[in-house]
Amino acid sequence: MKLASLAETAGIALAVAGEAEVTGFAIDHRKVAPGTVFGAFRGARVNGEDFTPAAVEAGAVAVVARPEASVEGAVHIADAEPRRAFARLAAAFFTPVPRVIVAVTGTNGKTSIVEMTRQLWRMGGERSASIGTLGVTTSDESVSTGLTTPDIVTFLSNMSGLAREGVTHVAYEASSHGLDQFRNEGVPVAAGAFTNFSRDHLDYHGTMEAYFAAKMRLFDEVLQPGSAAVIWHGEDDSEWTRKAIEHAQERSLRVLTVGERGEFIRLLARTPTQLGQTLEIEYEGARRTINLPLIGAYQAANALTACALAIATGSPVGQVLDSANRLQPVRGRLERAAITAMGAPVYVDYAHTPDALEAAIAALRPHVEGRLITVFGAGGDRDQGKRAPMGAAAAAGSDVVIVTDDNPRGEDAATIRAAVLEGAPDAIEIGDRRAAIAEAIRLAGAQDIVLVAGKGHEQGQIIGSGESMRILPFDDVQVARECAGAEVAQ
Ligand SMILES: CC(=O)N[C@H]1[C@@H](OP(=O)(O)OP(=O)(O)OC[C@H]2O[C@@H](n3ccc(=O)[nH]c3=O)[C@H](O)[C@@H]2O)O[C@H](CO)[C@@H](O)[C@@H]1O[C@H](C)C(=O)N[C@@H](C)C(=O)N[C@H](CCC(=O)O)C(=O)O
Ligand SMILES: Nc1ncnc2c1ncn2[C@@H]1O[C@H](COP(=O)(O)OP(=O)(O)OP(=O)(O)O)[C@@H](O)[C@H]1O
Ligand SMILES: N[C@H](CCC[C@H](N)C(=O)O)C(=O)O
Ligand SMILES: [Mg+2]
Repeated sequence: MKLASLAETAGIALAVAGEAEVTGFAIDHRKVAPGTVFGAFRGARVNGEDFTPAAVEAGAVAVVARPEASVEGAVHIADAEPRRAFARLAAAFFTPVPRVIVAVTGTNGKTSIVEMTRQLWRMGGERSASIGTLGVTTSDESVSTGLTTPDIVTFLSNMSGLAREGVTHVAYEASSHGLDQFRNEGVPVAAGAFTNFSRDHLDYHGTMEAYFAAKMRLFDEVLQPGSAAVIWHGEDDSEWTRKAIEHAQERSLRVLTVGERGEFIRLLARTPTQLGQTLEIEYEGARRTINLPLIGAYQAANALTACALAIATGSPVGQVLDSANRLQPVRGRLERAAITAMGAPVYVDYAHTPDALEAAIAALRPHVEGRLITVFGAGGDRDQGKRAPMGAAAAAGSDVVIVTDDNPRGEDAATIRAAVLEGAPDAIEIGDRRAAIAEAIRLAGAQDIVLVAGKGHEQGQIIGSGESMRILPFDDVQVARECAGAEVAQ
């Protein structure tokens, strides 16, 4: 494809003829081959503009960079927001893409919702996929990508790869980092969802307002004009929910609210059952019942949001609501990993914010007859201000709290635990995560429940950073099984 025709499709004016043939796109100079368009971005660690000469040397035909950057030997596509211009240009190259694409943002619930939406579509007979923290998932396989949104080139090439395999429906997770860095956009998005908003990632965004603004790029810019904005509007009626509704209204999107205060799908009642819950809902004036085979208010919220996304993009209502009765658990989200020798269930959950811990604990509470024993830690090189509130949330809802390690990365693990313990002064401290899980299982009696939070589906413990970073294999589900098994063996 000629550079000129890509630029025209992307609506980008070129100062030169643009006769060069484009063979690919790269944001890392080490991935540049002859014919590549290189995106030179200023990053958190280094300035990508410094690698422009090396990219040109390797055969880059064009460089997307700020107007003030220096580019010699290739076409300089100058834009004050080079990441956005690059995303548009690359989107013109990576085609075709699946016919129906939806995106989900919010602090918690994104992975769950994209995965549930994929399942609902599939049960309706569509070839569907989800992209997010769990990787790229289709009905055949799940391929991990390492990050929720690795980079714009991987994102777009995954989209067109899926379309070429025959996938027609994709739900993707739009993280705040991804939205802020324009690394999950460029494709036509037919509907977007906003789940909820609470403290996380302030190390990166600085303030709650900046964090929210990053998420709102989904409604303000990424969604196609006239598309649907599905917004969770729960009992708590948070100010952020109302702000999200305003953003969607300002852009004249089709606002579809879901939840206890929702107008599109209203949640009238929720009754926990032994292995799930019954949801009474109202849709277009009629009452309906869903027997959701998953526990917890948060999973009900995610399932209903997924239903709204599927309905908003044309799936028949009856079929979607019926399929919700058969939703499969999402990996690492309130996953029942083991039953101890005493008979206590051990749940693994990905809660790594104060709000998520509260939600995971609230989900298990109705099922606890004895004590709830919570094991968790906080990640290193991440928002430090969330640590004490996480401790407080765990302490408020649990009978026993064990504070342990969760990906210390470049920080001192004991210092992280100390920050968590400020919010949970009565907690037991056991740094080694396996020992902590083993102790929780040892303490649990027949009526108790163990919650192991923070790592969910993760397969490793990240220790160190930069050159000395190591990932030690660690899987909460497997370790819980091993510890429960060891109990049985004793
Ligand atoms: C803080 C952050 O988000 N950083 C991400 C960002 O890096 P950056 O743009 O700041 O990159 P940089 O390393 O400073 O380099 C600047 C530029 O120079 C280029 N470069 C660099 C070195 C070189 O030799 N040659 C070269 O060309 C780089 O490719 C880059 O374009 O863009 C990179 C590629 O797009 C990401 O890999 C990287 O994620 C880092 C590893 C990360 O840990 N990110 C986490 C916080 C994250 O993004 N998480 C969210 C999920 C959060 C959630 O949902 O809760 C996610 O979406 O995954
Ligand atoms: N709707 C919700 N409301 C409150 N808490 C939730 C909700 N959905 C999920 N959670 C909590 O957040 C955890 C992570 O859920 P999930 O992976 O779906 O979210 P995410 O937004 O993709 O997270 P991340 O930002 O890490 O990618 C769950 O294990 C649960 O503890
Ligand atoms: N997407 C989240 C995942 C956090 C998971 C937790 N195990 C941690 O390491 O803090 C992040 O990168 O902040
Ligand atoms: Mg996620």
